[in-house]
Amino acid sequence: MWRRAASLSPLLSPSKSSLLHQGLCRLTFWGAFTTDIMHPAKGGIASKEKLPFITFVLGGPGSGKGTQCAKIVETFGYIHLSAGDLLRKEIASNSENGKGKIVPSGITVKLIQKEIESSDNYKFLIDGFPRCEENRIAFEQIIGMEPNNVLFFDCPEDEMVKRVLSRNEGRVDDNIDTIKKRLKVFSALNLPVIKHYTEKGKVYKVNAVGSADEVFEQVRPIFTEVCNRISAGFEVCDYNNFKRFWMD
Ligand SMILES: Nc1ncnc2c1ncn2[C@@H]1O[C@H](COP(=O)(O)OP(=O)(O)O)[C@@H](O)[C@H]1O
Ligand SMILES: O=c1ccn([C@@H]2O[C@H](COP(=O)(O)OP(=O)(O)O)[C@@H](O)[C@H]2O)c(=O)[nH]1
Ligand SMILES: [Mg+2]
Repeated sequence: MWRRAASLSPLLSPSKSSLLHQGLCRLTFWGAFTTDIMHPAKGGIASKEKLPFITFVLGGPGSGKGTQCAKIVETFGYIHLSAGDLLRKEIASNSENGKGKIVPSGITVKLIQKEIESSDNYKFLIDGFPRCEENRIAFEQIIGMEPNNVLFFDCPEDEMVKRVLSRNEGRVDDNIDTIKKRLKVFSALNLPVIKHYTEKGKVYKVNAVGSADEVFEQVRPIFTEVCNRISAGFEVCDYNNFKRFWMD
């Protein structure tokens, strides 16, 4: 069963230099009461009809993030951004960013930002990111906001190992040695990020054991509730957040 730690209140990060700030400064007092942002400066995230509604999808390697994201896309019309896929594409394109070195957070965030800015949707699943505190902080500084919520697939290690070893996607990192390293990274670096958002009441924790359809039956009511809150106008624009953000 899934549970959410506390009520959700998407807080915009107070950092004034953020992209959103440049855009939102144009927000009129009246605009703060509506769910649609006035069309501010050209380009950038804030020039879209609405603020991006962002869900981080986290969990260990093989916990089922990609599989469940595909089902959420199909059922609820989100855009699925897999940070791992974006990085693999970079490496394949042999760009400066991907030549075998460990990509710094800022570059991963910019890959994600580019996808958000070029999409005509405003609901995004960011799959497999952030993977550490440094990732999380870079996202907040560059994008200028926190995620609206976080979906965490909780899966026992032996089940994750079994699934990754039978995942025949031709990935060079799907072997027993690398999976063990990735599991160590997950518990050392990813779990503190999940703890951070749990303390902010933003995490929906889902038991990832069971068939993909059984797991999705836990995911479905979460997104039904979230979609209801978005259409009620609460999630995309919370006046108090904007007032604090706008008046500071
Ligand atoms: N609930 C499940 N039960 C069994 N196998 C699953 C389940 N969910 C996903 N898989 C399979 O396990 C592998 C890893 O799933 P994936 O969605 O890629 O996980 P992640 O993106 O978290 O690494 C894939 O081969 C996928 O088909
Ligand atoms: O923001 C990210 C996302 C992924 N990765 C790297 O890309 C690999 C594959 O990530 P992906 O999410 O595709 O793996 P999965 O959890 O789906 O097996 C990870 O092990 C990381 O080493 C990274 O460095 N930063
Ligand atoms: Mg994946």
